[in-house]
Amino acid sequence: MLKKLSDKVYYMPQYSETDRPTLGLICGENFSVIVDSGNSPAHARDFLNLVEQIDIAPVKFVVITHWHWDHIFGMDTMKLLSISHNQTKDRIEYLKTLTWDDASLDSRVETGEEIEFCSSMIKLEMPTRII
Ligand SMILES: O=c1ccn([C@@H]2O[C@H](COP(=O)(O)O)[C@@H](O)[C@H]2O)c(=O)[nH]1
Repeated sequence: MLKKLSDKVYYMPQYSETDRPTLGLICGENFSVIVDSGNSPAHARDFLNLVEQIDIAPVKFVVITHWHWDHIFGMDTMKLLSISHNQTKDRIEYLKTLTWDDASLDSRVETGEEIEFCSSMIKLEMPTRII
């Protein structure tokens, strides 16, 4: 169930066990906008399923607040035009060059590029993953 903040603003609360952040929905007269795409395809689908249950103008965009994995790994699944700051876009482009299998995550934790918390949450949220 989506939580309703006002007639125009809804959200799905965060779920800390697998580091799923809050996702938002802002509903306009002509179109609606999602805020952040979720930390996995499953997270994005769960949110989209809830959005489909309410009577709102069609969702046209997803606004990405920042580049952290937990806000962007649902982007492909949402299949929406995305809006972000240029620096966020650049960072996402870099993340797309990385591999996300367990060994690659472990290696980036070892070098300090990734933090252990993110690595373990990615493994928990997406035991098998194609990102
Ligand atoms: O280096 C980092 C540090 C944190 N994260 C992720 O960000 C969240 C906390 O910040 P949010 O503003 O809620 O994204 C944390 O749970 C990590 O998943 C990161 O990706 N990289």
